[in-house]
Parts: sequence; C-alpha cells; structure tokens
Amino acid sequence: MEKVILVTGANSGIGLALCERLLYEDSQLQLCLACRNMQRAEAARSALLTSHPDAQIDLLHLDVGSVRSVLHAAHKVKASNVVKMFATAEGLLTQQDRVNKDGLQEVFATNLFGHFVLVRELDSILCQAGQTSRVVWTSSSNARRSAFSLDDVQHRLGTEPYASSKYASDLISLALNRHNNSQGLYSSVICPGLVMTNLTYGILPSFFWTLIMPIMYLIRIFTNTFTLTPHNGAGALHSLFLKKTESLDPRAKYHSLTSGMGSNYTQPRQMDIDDDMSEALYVKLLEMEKSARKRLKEEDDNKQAYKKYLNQTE
Ligand SMILES: NC(=O)C1=CN([C@@H]2O[C@H](COP(=O)(O)OP(=O)(O)OC[C@H]3O[C@@H](n4cnc5c(N)ncnc54)[C@H](OP(=O)(O)O)[C@@H]3O)[C@@H](O)[C@H]2O)C=CC1
Ligand SMILES: CC(C)=CCC[C@@H](C)[C@H]1CC[C@H]2C3=C(CC[C@]12C)[C@@]1(C)CCC(=O)C[C@@H]1CC3
Repeated sequence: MEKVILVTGANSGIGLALCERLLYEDSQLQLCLACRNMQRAEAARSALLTSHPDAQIDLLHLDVGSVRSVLHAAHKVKASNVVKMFATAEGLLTQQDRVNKDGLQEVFATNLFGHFVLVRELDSILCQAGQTSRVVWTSSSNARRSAFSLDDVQHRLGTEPYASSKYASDLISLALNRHNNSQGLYSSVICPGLVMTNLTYGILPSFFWTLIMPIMYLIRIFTNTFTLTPHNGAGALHSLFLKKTESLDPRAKYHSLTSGMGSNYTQPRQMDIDDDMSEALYVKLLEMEKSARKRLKEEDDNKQAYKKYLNQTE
C-alpha cells in the first residue's frame, strides 16, 4: 500500500521543511500538502518538484480554522487517498485572539480544534485493522499548564491563547493514544525549538531579526533549543516518521535540538500532563464537534429550503 503523508501548513516554514526532508529520505513518498492559500501551496509544490522531479505531490485546500473547510477536505481525502501519516505544522500565534465564523476562538480553532475534527473525520482511514497510522502535533515549549483551563478551553477569558492551545494539543495527543492505539492510530507531539519562519517574523519586524541574527547564532552555542532554520526545526517531525510507532512514548514531547556547531538531533522530554485532564478535554471537544456539525447541518438545511422556496416562486 502507498504511504500518503498529509502535512498541514505545508506551504512554508516547518511544514515545508518537513516535506523537503521526507522527500530527501524517500522520493517515492506520496505527499499531500494541505494548505489554506492555494497560490502559496502551488509555489511550494513547484519548489519541491524542482529538487524531487519524481515526487507525487497532491494539493488539498484546507483552512484548518474553519470546520466546514475541514469536513470538505476530509471528504476529498477519503475519496482519493489512503493517509497513513499526518503532521500538523500550521499555527497561529497572536495575543489578539478573535471569534471566527464558527463562533470559536480563532487560535484554539486553528491550532487545535480543526485538527481534532480532521482526525475524527478521517478515522475510517486512519484506524484500519492490521495497519498503523500516526498523527504528529507541532506543539511548542510555550505550551504551559498555567495558561490552560478546563473551564475555558478556548481561552476566551485569558491573555495567552497560543500557550493554552499548545498545552491543549499536548493533552489531546495523550487522549487520542488512549482511545485509538488499539485501532492502530498513534499520536505524538513535537517541539521545533525557536525557528526563523513567518511566525517568528510576525512577532518582531524582520530588520530586527536580521540585526540580532549573529547574536542568535552565538546564543545557540549555549542553548540547544535555538534550532533557527526550518530544516532543523523539522528534525523532530522527521525523526518521528522514521521511528516505529510502538517505540513512541505518548507522554513525551519530542524536541528538535541543535548543538552549538549546528548539528541537529531529537530528544524526548516528559510532558506536564495527566490522564484525567486529557480525558476531560477530549470529552469537551467531542461535545463541541457535535454542536459544530449540528450548526453546519442546520445552515445547509436552511440554504436548501431557501433554494426550494426560490424555485417554487419563480
Ligand atoms: N517558528 C517557531 O519558532 C515555532 C513554531 N512552532 C509551531 O510550528 C508550527 C509551524 O509554524 P512555522 O513553520 O513556524 O510558521 P509559518 O508561519 O512559517 O507556517 C505556518 C503555516 O500554517 C499555515 N496556516 C496558518 N493558518 C492556517 C489555517 N487556518 N489553515 C491552514 N493553514 C494555516 C500557513 O499558511 P498560510 O500561507 O495560508 O498563512 C503556513 O503555511 C506552528 O504550529 C507553530 O506554532 C512552535 C514553536 C516554535
Ligand atoms: C537576542 C535577543 C534580544 C533576542 C530576543 C529573542 C526573543 C524575541 C525570543 C526569545 C525566545 C523566543 C521564543 C519565541 C518567540 C521569540 C522569542 C521570544 C516563541 C514564543 C515563538 C513561538 C513558540 O511557539 C515558542 C517560542 C519560545 C521562544
């Protein structure tokens, strides 16, 4: 059976670097770049095909921050592909969170909920007897228990939506393992370190980064989490794809790290998570998923009824 790897946020940064690393390892792999911006997705595909002309690279439109888009993308995947692996490498880092058109906090929806719905929607192909599949969540060192509350899983009331959403992804990975390992689906969490990408350039102006770049490389001599390049940042994602699923620790976060001289390695570190909290979040997300589906169905029914009414009145 063909191995299809679906990568979200694949048109830039760590997601694109993961695709490059995977193709370098095995140019026969079938990749599916799931992106919101199809123009950038096309540019990413062209860049990958330049270095790996024989690669099979499909594009899939996916705005992971929209439940409708997630369900539509999952429908397409189910019709055409057998996805065996799936990596999340998109993310929204902002302190000014807002409510999206699904009525959800945007950071929570983009960094966690959309992927949760996608995994659930694809479970018929990810969970197949006698086969293993995996999901890898790109979390962060910024994932902190203190930023997350079970009473406010979307972080409507707080000021650290990004840290909360990343901690929630650590919890949900543990829950997915508990619920799905017996059906062959394994979930893991990685941290890419500090990488220079559009996400970091969004924090401070790019001239500032250019100015402090020599200092960053100096700091790297003492701090192995300063991975700096997307290639290094994607190291943990890449190494997980090469590991046997049974050898993965569901309670560990796999960190991309870089030595002072720039060589890249991966190290597992235990996460500050517990089963009760992860189960409680899982149950809450299931409820939210149910009401999101119900709301979309009502919207569709209303549209249908309106169309019918227009046809009758014509
Ligand atoms: N860079 C860093 O230092 C760190 C990054 N991370 C995590 O790594 C992951 C990758 O980020 P990074 O590569 O740095 O950032 P980039 O900004 O380079 O990449 C983010 C990608 O996510 C896509 N994306 C954003 N929102 C959506 C959406 N709603 N639907 C679909 N795709 C979307 C972007 O696509 P588009 O072109 O459409 O915007 C882009 O391809 C994130 O989860 C981030 O939180 C974690 C720790 C540190
Ligand atoms: C030399 C000098 C003045 C450096 C300033 C660097 C800071 C701007 C960075 C130090 C730690 C960084 C960091 C992130 C962003 C940039 C820094 C604050 C993240 C928040 C980016 C997104 C993540 O997921 C985690 C990162 C943690 C470290």
